[in-house]
Amino acid sequence: MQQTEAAVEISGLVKRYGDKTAVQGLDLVVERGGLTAVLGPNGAGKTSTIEVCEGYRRPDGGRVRVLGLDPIADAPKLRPRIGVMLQSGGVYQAVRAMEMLRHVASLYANPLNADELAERLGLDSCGRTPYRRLSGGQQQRLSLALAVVGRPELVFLDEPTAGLDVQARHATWELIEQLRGDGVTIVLTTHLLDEAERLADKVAIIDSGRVIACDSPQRLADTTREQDSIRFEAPAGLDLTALAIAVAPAQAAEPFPGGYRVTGEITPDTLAATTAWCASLGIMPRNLQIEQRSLEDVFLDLTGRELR
Ligand SMILES: Nc1ncnc2c1ncn2[C@@H]1O[C@H](COP(=O)(O)OP(=O)(O)OP(=O)(O)O)[C@@H](O)[C@H]1O
Repeated sequence: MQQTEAAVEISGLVKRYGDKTAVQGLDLVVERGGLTAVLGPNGAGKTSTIEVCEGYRRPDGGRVRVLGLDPIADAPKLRPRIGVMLQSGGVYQAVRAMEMLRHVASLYANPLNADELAERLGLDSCGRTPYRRLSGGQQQRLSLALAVVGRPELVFLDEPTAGLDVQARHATWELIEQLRGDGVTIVLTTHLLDEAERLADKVAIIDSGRVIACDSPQRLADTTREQDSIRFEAPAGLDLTALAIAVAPAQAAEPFPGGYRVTGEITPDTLAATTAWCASLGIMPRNLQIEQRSLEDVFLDLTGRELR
């Protein structure tokens, strides 16, 4: 059967809790394959949106289709095809880690090898430990393993690396990259921009219950390319007008004595003009740096807020 529909199609989604409207007319399409990172400040509506897609919450308005199906009405058909990693819970407290993983694997037709998966995620040493006695990071890695062991077509991961140590975070990233390489569609919420920059093919930025930007990390950063800058240090009080003429159409400034900044669309010619101007004065610029806009700058521009 050819599958042409998008992995996730959300249009005009509304989700309310009492008087509070957490999601207000949210539109998002996630194509099949690749990883979409959903970013947004606290309380933006990310988890509410994802939980509607997972069938855990009923929408108050709008339309949501996951693999072409209604997450609530078609749950029996959808559940075997998607993997869900919740921020917490969803696991029986007294069951040993490996028993749980092998049990869940046995429910699927073509599961991953549970022992290999546990080893990859560093869970092999705590396989006999009941869930409630696992550390927070181990519980999180087990939740990830449970979400992916059935070889789902689509996985929802809610902050999969929050609170993990560096080693566990890298193991998690490698597993996610492998899943993506295997053609699994991944939707991931995160507060970590480096995670989004490293993993995402597409980033959806959500603020106040709406998607305010959605594109590849590179294209999002490029939309504000005119804000890139070259910074360098040189003797204070050089002729800024001459520097501005040399680097035009970029602008030149000396925000503090001896600290120079060329701002605008920074091209190879702008850089060459800057260093040629220094050379014409017989000056060696110190600490010369090209600063490109990161996803973090874009996020700050769009939402006016830091991620946390
Ligand atoms: N069960 C609930 N009852 C009442 N209000 C809720 C409930 N769940 C979420 N909210 C509120 O809805 C808004 C959106 O919450 P949501 O958890 O979807 O945001 P989020 O973007 O995932 O936030 P975070 O980054 O903090 O996880 C918040 O103001 C939150 O307080």
